[in-house]
Amino acid sequence: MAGEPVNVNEFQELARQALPKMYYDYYNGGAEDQHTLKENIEAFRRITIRPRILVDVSRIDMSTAILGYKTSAPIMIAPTAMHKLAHPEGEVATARAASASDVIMGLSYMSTCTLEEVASSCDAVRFFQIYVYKRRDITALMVQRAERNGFKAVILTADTPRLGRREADIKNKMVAPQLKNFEGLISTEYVNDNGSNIEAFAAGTFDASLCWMDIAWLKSITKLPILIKGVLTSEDAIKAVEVGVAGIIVSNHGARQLDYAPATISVLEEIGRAVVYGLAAKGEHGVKQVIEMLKNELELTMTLSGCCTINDITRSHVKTDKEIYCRM
Ligand SMILES: Cc1cc2nc3c(=O)[nH]c(=O)nc-3n(C[C@H](O)[C@H](O)[C@H](O)COP(=O)(O)O)c2cc1C
Ligand SMILES: CCCCCCC(=O)C(=O)O
Repeated sequence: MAGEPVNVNEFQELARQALPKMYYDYYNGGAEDQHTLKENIEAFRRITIRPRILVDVSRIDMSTAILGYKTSAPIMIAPTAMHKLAHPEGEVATARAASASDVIMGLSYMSTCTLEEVASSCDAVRFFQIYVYKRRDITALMVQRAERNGFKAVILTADTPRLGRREADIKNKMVAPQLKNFEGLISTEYVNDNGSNIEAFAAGTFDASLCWMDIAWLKSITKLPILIKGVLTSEDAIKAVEVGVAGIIVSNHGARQLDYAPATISVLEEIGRAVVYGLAAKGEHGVKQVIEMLKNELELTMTLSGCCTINDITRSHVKTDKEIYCRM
């Protein structure tokens, strides 16, 4: 490649050249046939831009708020595991980038830097993503550490009762290092000779019995607002409204979990509508919530990545879909 990289595809190629194959494949791959991975890209390609002209764009402000925290654009850094496999500074460097760009960072439960290191590295607004372990005491401890260290929300990733079947990881016998957050609590260096070690680790450690009832448990161990990540259907979006979480993240986990799940962007509208109806169905209070949003916030805040709070989703649909508003 001649000169500096100018787009993400070129950065990806540099990463492919620089990283050990096992790690590149881990970052790059989707589950099974990687059908959803291709669809994630194709579905975005199918969305075209409808340009309007002769509009004053000399000063552009894309800032909005997620859970009340200001962000320079409706973009959040998604929680992704083990940044030190790619760079020695790991998640601390990512947090500094979030701070410099004035966007919110989601820190993965499976980070290679500790949450304390990330918290003390800069002033980025941070949300803490969790997996629920069979050892709930460990998960509770992690959530409490996050709360003590100034994280502003908990993101419960709900699409991973087991890790997706990632064929490259199976072939490479992908192994994780010992993650410092869990030192003295649990070993993450799971090694056997039979396929993906991280898949085996997740199967042994993640609580596959987790269900909607457990949101009450999560609420009981933290005062932080809770976001549920991995919603792909309107039914689940409505359940999320019913259990009273602060937001949902519409996501197929970068196509790394269930192959042949829909592309995230293709279900965002259906889910937005469901949330509006779900809130309305909560009765007068829900309807009032939607109307307040309409009065106060007329800007479109739905994020393109599919990451929205319930407020954001509702606002964007109230603004763009008059029919929904009238029917309420
Ligand atoms: C290398 C890699 C690691 C990831 N690790 C996590 C993780 O630890 N926790 C999590 O909730 N999601 C994880 N994800 C998923 C991302 O948070 C995010 O959902 C995905 O990259 C973007 O797809 P989406 O728009 O469908 O959400 C990971 C994704 C990648 C590519
Ligand atoms: C170290 C064990 C598993 C990490 C899983 C992280 C993740 O969510 C991913 O998509 O990969």
